Amino acid sequence: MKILSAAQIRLADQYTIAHEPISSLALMERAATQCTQWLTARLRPHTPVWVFAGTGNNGGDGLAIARQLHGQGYATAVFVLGAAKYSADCAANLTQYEALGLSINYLHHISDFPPIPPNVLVVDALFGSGLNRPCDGLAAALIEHLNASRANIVAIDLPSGLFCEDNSQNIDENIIAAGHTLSLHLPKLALLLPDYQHKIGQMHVLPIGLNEDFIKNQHTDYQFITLADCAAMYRPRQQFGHKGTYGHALVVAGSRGKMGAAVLATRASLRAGAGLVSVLTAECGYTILQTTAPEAMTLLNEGENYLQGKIPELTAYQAIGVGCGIGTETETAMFLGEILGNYQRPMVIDADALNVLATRPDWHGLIPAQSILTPHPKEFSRWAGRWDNDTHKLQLLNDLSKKLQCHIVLKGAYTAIAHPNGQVTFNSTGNAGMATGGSGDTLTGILTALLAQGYTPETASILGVWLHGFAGDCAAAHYGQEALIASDLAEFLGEGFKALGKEKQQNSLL
Ligand SMILES: NC(=O)C1=CN([C@@H]2O[C@H](COP(=O)(O)OP(=O)(O)OC[C@H]3O[C@@H](n4cnc5c(N)ncnc54)[C@H](OP(=O)(O)O)[C@@H]3O)[C@@H](O)[C@H]2O)[C@@H](O)CC1
Ligand SMILES: [K+]
Repeated sequence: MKILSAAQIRLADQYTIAHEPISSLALMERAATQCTQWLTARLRPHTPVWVFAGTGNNGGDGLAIARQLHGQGYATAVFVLGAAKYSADCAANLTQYEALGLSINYLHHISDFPPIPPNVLVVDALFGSGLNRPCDGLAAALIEHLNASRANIVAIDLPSGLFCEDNSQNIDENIIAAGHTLSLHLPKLALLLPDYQHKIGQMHVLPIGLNEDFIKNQHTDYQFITLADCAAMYRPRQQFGHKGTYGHALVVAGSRGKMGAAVLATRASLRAGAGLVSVLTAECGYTILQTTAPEAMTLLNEGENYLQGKIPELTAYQAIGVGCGIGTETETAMFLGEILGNYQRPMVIDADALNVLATRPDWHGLIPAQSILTPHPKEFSRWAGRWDNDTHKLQLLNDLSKKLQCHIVLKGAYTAIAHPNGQVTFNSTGNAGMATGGSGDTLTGILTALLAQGYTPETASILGVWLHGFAGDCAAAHYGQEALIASDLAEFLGEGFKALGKEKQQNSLL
């Protein structure tokens, strides 16, 4: 799914109106209907709904929602920013609301703001994608007033005051803090970045029937990856496939006290479909690996507690995943350098391998092009330095990806994957339960297995991150987010592959 800019969304709106064809007022009604349906599926029957509407089409959406909710028996109240001029569709909705004999409260001064009881649901329809400057004056005061209430806030399209893309110059207090944001048709870039998560709450993308052909032809550097996107990339097992068909993955992981990382990565590689998995670990991990991952072959290393010394022959492996729990001892760093110097295919580089490499820029040239690096923000900062805000961070991510010619998976909510061609993919799966030790080791195992199976590094990075999050969502549904532990992720990977298979089959029915 594409992530378009505010300007492109406006064009998609216009194109849909002209080519469907549909009147702009009917398109607004369609958008409002989607929001109303989302709300009524969750609202308690007696919850009053107070809609705060602005002067443009976001306000028009809010007014149409209020009218529709009133029609379904909900107690609604409408408050509109007083202005000399309203957009045509907003004005039409003001008229329609009043035509039902309902009154509209116009807000001209702070003294007009109503006290907000905690039991009401506030619908924020002040500003959407048409915001053209940071909020100030009466609008900013109203936003602060709403934020200070204890009411639940549902934002239509965007939390009012938040720009679609760049918020680096925005003022935090003057942005609505919503519990839920209903993004119309497509997600917006700002909704996927951590800086403003306290303003967005949970994001939900509601389809409103914008013209898909037009969207398909728009250029954007940002994608939001969905089940349908991943199903198109997924290659089901072949009937006549054998273990050689699906590649041999090598997991280089573990040291004394961190052998769990090797176990998690290895088990994830096995569950993610590699034909064969070998694990190269320190001597002290031999029995552990043979016991916990009997399907994998364990290679011996001369290091008792951590990897060191001579590296094995690497040509047999279609992919290598290196770094989970290896530590940063000098001998291990040298061992890592040997691996990098002797392996030319794209590999997966994680955790301690990233930490070692962050301190050795002279080795960056050894990283095979198209490799996948999987830092969490702290690891990324060791490579890229500090960032001022998320816009700056995205820039640094792109710069590093281009410089190394590697795919960089910046882990977090809506994990961002920067590709060397300048594209950034945001993931749609996963949950806060996955913020637990070992979750990253599992991802490394998955990515290594996908590379071994012959997926391109770009596809492997996207599919692997999606599968990891999907498994996390299944595990959270089963155990609850707090109780989720990293070993659960591998156990639920099969659900992800099944979902991909089902989606793919549905799309290819004869
Ligand atoms: N995409 C789609 O397909 C569809 C989109 N739809 C909806 O349309 C929304 C976009 O509508 P929009 O373009 O009318 O802009 P919107 O966000 O209502 O605000 C613009 C108004 O606010 C004003 N203004 C701006 N900044 C300000 C500030 N800081 N402080 C004060 N005022 C400020 C600006 O006036 P100005 O003062 O600049 O003259 C203007 O009047 C979109 O988010 C979605 O909800 C659906 O209806 C149907 C399908
Ligand atoms: K809004």
